[in-house]
Amino acid sequence: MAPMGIRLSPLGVAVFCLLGLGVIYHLYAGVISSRIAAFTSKRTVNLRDLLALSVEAAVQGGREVKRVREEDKLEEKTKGKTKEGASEKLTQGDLNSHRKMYYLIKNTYPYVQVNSEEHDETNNELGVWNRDIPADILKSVEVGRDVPADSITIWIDPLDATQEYTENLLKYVTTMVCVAVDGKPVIGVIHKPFTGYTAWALVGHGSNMKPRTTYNMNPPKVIVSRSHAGKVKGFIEEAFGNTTVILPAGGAGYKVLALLDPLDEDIEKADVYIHVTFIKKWDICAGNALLAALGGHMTTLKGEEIDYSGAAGNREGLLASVKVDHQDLVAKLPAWDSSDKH
Ligand SMILES: Nc1ncnc2c1ncn2[C@@H]1O[C@H](COP(=O)(O)O)[C@@H](OP(=O)(O)O)[C@H]1O
Ligand SMILES: [Mg+2]
Ligand SMILES: [Mg+2]
Ligand SMILES: [Mg+2]
Repeated sequence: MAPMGIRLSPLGVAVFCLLGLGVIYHLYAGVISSRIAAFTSKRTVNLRDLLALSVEAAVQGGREVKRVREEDKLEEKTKGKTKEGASEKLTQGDLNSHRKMYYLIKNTYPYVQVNSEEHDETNNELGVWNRDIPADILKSVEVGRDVPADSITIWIDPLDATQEYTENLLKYVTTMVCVAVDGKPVIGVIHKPFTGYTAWALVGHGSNMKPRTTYNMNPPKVIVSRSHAGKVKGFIEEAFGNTTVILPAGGAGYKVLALLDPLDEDIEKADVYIHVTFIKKWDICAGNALLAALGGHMTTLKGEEIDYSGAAGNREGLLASVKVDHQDLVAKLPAWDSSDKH
């Protein structure tokens, strides 16, 4: 009740309150934002948890990839063309898998950066991770390191080898998750939906994969892209000679598995993986993490490490190997200039 008969207008009171809040915000904005920043930067994520979640996401996405193929509901579209003019395909397998994988991770860790090859903001999935850690991970990784949430970038490829998926060449198809910390690949998961095979690694802790006992370098058997090859044949022959065996195969995930010793008999064996055209970080990060965990390397064709933060593109080519002198391989390659080739 206002004294002495003065009537307060509700609008006036509201305006007064808003002005008051504005003054308080102006005076304390710095304090408020630094408190929020302190709160978010204190968040950490455990890498063993993130490895188990990555495996679960790859498996759940893989189920969608398999189901769409079995029900023959690909609804194939094209997203555009690569710089070399190849059609970039998109199917319901890519999209359904993206929704499962992306939201499983995002619903569990909403404050972590997740970069997927595909996008679909309209159909959120409600799935949350059940926090189960598979026995083989518990056995290899006793305690996972906690890392600040804002140092993490997750790359997901909901369906690698979409081209081959549309051609029913299913052994090449994988789903992949990669976790980079400060731009370095530390967790890699490559899952094969049609055989149920899953390869995982946490750098510095372990992996369910191992390299083969021997690799031939005189000359090496080189695995390359079958649908985005560019001028890779001439490049390899210049490096290792005209008798080099070149093995064309689909999928960047598949080609990394071909360098290792997988129990899955559906995977061929190669000594080196080379790619000369443009490629994105969701295609290569998981393979890079697996190789790094096993003492191998995935670098640009100049032998430089790839930074898995920031923009998605890598236009410097790829050289992947394990158990051999990687810099020795780099030295054998012809001079590389991405600008004059692509
Ligand atoms: N020149 C290029 N431009 C864009 N993407 C490329 C590319 N070369 C390869 N890729 C992508 O890298 C993955 C492996 O390619 P490849 O089978 O030719 O080795 C595929 O991923 P997706 O199937 O996830 O799109 C493919 O689209
Ligand atoms: Mg694609
Ligand atoms: Mg891919
Ligand atoms: Mg893909």
